[in-house]
Amino acid sequence: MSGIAVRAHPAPLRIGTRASPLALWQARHFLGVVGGFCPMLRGDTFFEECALSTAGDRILDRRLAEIGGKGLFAKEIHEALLDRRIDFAVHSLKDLETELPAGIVLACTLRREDPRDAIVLAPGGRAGLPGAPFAALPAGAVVGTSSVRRQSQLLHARPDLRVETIRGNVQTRLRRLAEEGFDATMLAFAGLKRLGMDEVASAVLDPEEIVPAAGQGIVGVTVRADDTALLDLLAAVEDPAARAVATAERALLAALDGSCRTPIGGHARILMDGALYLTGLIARPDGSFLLRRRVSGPVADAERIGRELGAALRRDAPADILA
Ligand SMILES: NCc1[nH]cc(CCC(=O)O)c1CC(=O)O
Repeated sequence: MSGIAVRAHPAPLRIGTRASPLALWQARHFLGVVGGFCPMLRGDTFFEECALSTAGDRILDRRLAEIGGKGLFAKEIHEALLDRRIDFAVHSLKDLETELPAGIVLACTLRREDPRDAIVLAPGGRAGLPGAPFAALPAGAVVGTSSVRRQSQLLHARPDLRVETIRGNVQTRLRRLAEEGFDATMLAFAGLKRLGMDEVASAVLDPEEIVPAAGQGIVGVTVRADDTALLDLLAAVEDPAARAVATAERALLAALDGSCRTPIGGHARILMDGALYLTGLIARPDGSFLLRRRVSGPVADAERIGRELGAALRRDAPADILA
């Protein structure tokens, strides 16, 4: 049914992504999911890839927080959608702002890949500190990350560590790790897995202790809000569990309304009894304050659970954090 609807769309359908290897992998993975759902949409006949360079990819010498934050990975892609240069876009959900531009909607979320953060040690590095939080990391280690969320959790647990900025896509960061004197870096395990590099991870961290970014490990697809043919198709390939956890995590993030300088984490999972269990984190970038709180409730209330946990964290965080 949806396959027929989508055939009425002018062909080929143009799929937009960032120009990174991970983004291209995710776009092809998405096409595989669509093809599995609707065999007539398999192959290249109906789709054309359009890799777009975003400000977040081009500006690599500064922290995201300094150059304007998360929207930077998606702005050019939203513009291409609204200008009809592409028909839909495949994103890492964690790089997609919670409030999308008018006329663009999150049409589907795919099944979540592993949402955890991982520690990658530089080749030939020193041994870790047994028993310590982040036990893989040696005493005084220099950790390369440009994420204030990762930085705050590292420094809170291990004040002996030093955090330095490192940017670029996953491959670039792994190369720079070896070349530039870092002892370790922290990356999304999902990205490593998708690129077939999960064996470089020395440790994978419990997401209820070291809280990942909202949406980490989930691929999200955006379309123009009035494109009913594509909305129908994408609703059919949606993973409802990924939608529920993404809704809770993104509602938490939106309620905190932090700048990208505010360390915020959110991680939801669905328990065996069907309840949604949400962990939220807010911290000061230097790790001198860190608040983590957990709540659960019915999956159908994902949005409200996220909003309320966000409001509670906001109430209990010191004023300077969300100033
Ligand atoms: N911020 C960059 C980014 N966006 C998505 C991923 C990994 C894949 C994912 O979380 O879906 C990464 C790399 C990282 O954080 O290490």
